[in-house]
Amino acid sequence: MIEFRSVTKKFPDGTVAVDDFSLTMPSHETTVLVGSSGCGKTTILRMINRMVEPTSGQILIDDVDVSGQDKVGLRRSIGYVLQAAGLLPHRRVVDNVATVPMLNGTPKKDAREAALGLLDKVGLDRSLGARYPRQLSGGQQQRVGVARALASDPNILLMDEPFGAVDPIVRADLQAELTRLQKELGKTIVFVTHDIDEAFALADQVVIFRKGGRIAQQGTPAEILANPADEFVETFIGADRGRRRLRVRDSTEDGGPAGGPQVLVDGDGRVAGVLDERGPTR
Ligand SMILES: Nc1ncnc2c1ncn2[C@@H]1O[C@H](COP(=O)(O)OP(=O)(O)OP(=O)(O)O)[C@@H](O)[C@H]1O
Repeated sequence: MIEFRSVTKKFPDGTVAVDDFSLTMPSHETTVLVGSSGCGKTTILRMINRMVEPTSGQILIDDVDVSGQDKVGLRRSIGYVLQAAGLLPHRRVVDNVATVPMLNGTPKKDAREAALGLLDKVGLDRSLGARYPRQLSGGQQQRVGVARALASDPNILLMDEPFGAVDPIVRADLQAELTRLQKELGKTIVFVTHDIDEAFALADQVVIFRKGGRIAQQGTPAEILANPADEFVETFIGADRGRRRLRVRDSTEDGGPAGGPQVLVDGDGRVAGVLDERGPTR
């Protein structure tokens, strides 16, 4: 798991991007950080792999402080997916995916073979491996970005607005693909987005930030939807606009046995989560 303990980041120009931030991101789960521009989400993400160093506080991965770890080794051991996919334009797709394993000493032939397998995994035809990134659509490039991040088989995947630049239909496809992959792989994913619907679609844990980088609420999608902490969260999740009239759909409505899990659905019939019998916690 990843743990932030009272982390503050003040940039040299005096900007405090993150102020006394504490959070646990559990192993094998997807934590989605969501909030308006400038609230410090990217800075938080980049402190996990030491692309940004905190001014104070600690970040631990499985109880080990990252500040004592070799930066290069740490970065290569953590997958990172960016909005623009961040692919190397002059290298073929297959070589983009194979880059990190090769840097880690995997022979080229093996790394390429594994890269082709990863293209399968993210739903791309192997023949696209021979192309250059500019010869792919935006959605395909994002899939390559995900394949590349998975190439060194990291336990942790950091994803910074990875699907922000593609159209809504492709975006929904990519979200579904990530959900499928995550079921299979069980990585610890930290995902940054502006889009609350994307957050609810992907997250085990959602962390909503208010302006200034403070946590407004954290919890499962169902907990937040059922019990928004305050007016800010209500507005942010659209509850005030009637988009989120939630109701419990009993398992028997789906033809399931009586007494199965109760599913929470919104006004459009979209599944928002499963009702926890222990009740919402904050
Ligand atoms: N290198 C830097 N020097 C000074 N200020 C910075 C630097 N990087 C980020 N900031 C500032 O820190 C704050 C948080 O930035 P950050 O990129 O973490 O926000 P964000 O929530 O990810 O925003 P967005 O959603 O727009 O990407 C912003 O006010 C930003 O201007």
